[in-house]
Formats: sequence, structure tokens, C-alpha cells
Amino acid sequence: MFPESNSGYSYEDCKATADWLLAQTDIRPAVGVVCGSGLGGLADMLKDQVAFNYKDIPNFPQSTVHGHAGRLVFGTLKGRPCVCMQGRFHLYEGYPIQKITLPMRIFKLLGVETVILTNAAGGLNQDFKVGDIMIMKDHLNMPGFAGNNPLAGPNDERFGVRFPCMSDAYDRELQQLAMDVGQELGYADFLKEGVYCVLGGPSFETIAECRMLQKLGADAVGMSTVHEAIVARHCGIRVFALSLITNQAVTDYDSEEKANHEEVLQIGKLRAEQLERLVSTMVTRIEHNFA
Ligand SMILES: O=P(O)(O)O[C@@H]1C[C@H](O)[C@@H](CO)O1
Ligand code: HPA
Repeated sequence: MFPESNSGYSYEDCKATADWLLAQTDIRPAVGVVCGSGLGGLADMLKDQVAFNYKDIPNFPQSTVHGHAGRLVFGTLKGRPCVCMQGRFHLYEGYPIQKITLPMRIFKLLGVETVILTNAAGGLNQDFKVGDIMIMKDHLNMPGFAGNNPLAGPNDERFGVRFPCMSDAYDRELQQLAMDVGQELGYADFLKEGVYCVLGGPSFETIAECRMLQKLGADAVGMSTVHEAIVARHCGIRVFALSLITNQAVTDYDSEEKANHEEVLQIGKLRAEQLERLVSTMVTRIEHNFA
């Protein structure tokens, strides 16, 4: 456990932030989207936008990573009310794990029922290619193995139970929907599914680490998403997550390849249009009680 990191936000703090946002906009989002590195264009799909810089939102942390704009955008996607984080928070930015996941609880208090989490990740599965989109079917939570779990610390039952189940973390219906939509859109060649492993970052993995992760059953490796998924599930939000494979993890000592953030952002731009179409089509088909 990391007691010093238990300076998370209380239910009342989260409620104050959600109420502040609800007072600024009439949009009542049922879907929340989190944009991964270089995937901020997803927010631009929203119509009738009402956007807030993170620095202006009470209690919100700030984005410090290139490729994460730091804006919370409300709007509609083909008539469906949504909220989109154009930029997320990562452990390696130095925030306690409870702070990087705070937006999920605010989403809950805004009325969000489903989150779509996106990330850029390194491919470990030898069948994956750069540019593939991996539907997350499960995760390996490496910081969690060491006790760094966003739910560590006092549990507030108003959010969820002390010991939430994670064997159903990633909604299977939504995975199937993504597959179906991907097929219809002609994405079958680059649509995969697999297990995402989160590490703390910010250093990319060594060759030995990548080989170990492959043996553990990970198909992709990254530095985010899992913490958000845990907090979202804890408070009863349905979770769908996908990884854009932006680079192949290096597993060979003869390889000349070196992972780098610029390449990650560049691959995001190349797949932006298809990702936007996949996500927006999914949103129009997710069943909610839209007012
Ligand atoms: O926010 P995501 O998980 O998409 O960002 C990935 C992990 C690191 O933040 C960064 C490395 O390039 O991209
Ligand atoms: N490792 C960890 N995080 C990443 C990678 C990677 O290879 N690519 C994009 N995010």
C-alpha cells in the first residue's frame, strides 16, 4: 500500500466537481470517452461542443503529456450525449493513483453509464502489426500486484463495494458489438482482441521485460487504462476498451527498433479516422435510457 497516496478525493469533492460541470452545460452524457495518446481527435467528433480546460475544473489534475490536450468536451455524437476526456492522467506524471482515476467517479456522478477507454500500446503478440486495433478482453495490472491499486485505502460504499469483481471488467456485449461494427466497416484485417498489461512507465520496456510479459499472456503493453477500468467498474459503469498498436515491443537483441513517443503519436494520426468511425458507430448502437 502507498498510504501517502490515499489523498484521493472524497465523495463530496467528486460531487462538487460533477455539480459544477452540470451547472455549466445542459448535456447529460450517458457515454464517456477517454482519448489515449495521439487519439484526441476522437473528441472532435462531438457536435454542439461545450469544452472545459482541465485547469478550470475544480479538483481536476492537469495533463502534462504531449498528445494529451487537457480538455473535457461535452457534446453529442449522432444525437447521443457524450463527454470526452481529451487527455488522460498517468501514474508516471507523479499523480497518486486515486487522482488519475478521479474522472471515472465524476463521470458516474454526471450520469455516465458506459465508458470507452482508448490507449496507445506496444504490441507483444507476434501476430499483431503496427496500426492494429486491439479490443481489450482482459488486463494484467502490474502496479496492482505491488499494492498500487486505485481502490486501496478507505472504501466509500456510495461508489461501490470493498471487493469488486474484475472477471467481468470488460463488457462482453460491447466487445462483440465492436467486432460486429468493425466487420461492417471493413476493418477485419486490423481488428484484433487481446490482453493489455499496464506498467507504471514512463520508461519503455526492456527486451527481457517484453519477453516476460509475452510469457505471462499479455498481447499488448501500455501505461494506462487499467486503473480507470477498475474505478469505473467499482462504481458500476460498463467498460469497453481498445488499444491502438503503435509499435511492436522489442523482443530481439538484434533488433534496431526503439520505442518512442513521437512514433506513438504519428500512428495515432494514421488510424484516427477509422478509430473515430468505430467509436462513433458503437455509440449510436449502445442501448441507454437517453432522455
Ligand atoms: O494514454 P496512453 O496509454 O494512450 O499513452 C501511452 C502510454 C504513454 O503515456 C505514452 C507512450 O508513448 O502513450
Ligand atoms: N510500451 C508502453 N506503453 C506504450 C508503448 C509501449 O511499447 N507504446 C505506446 N504506449
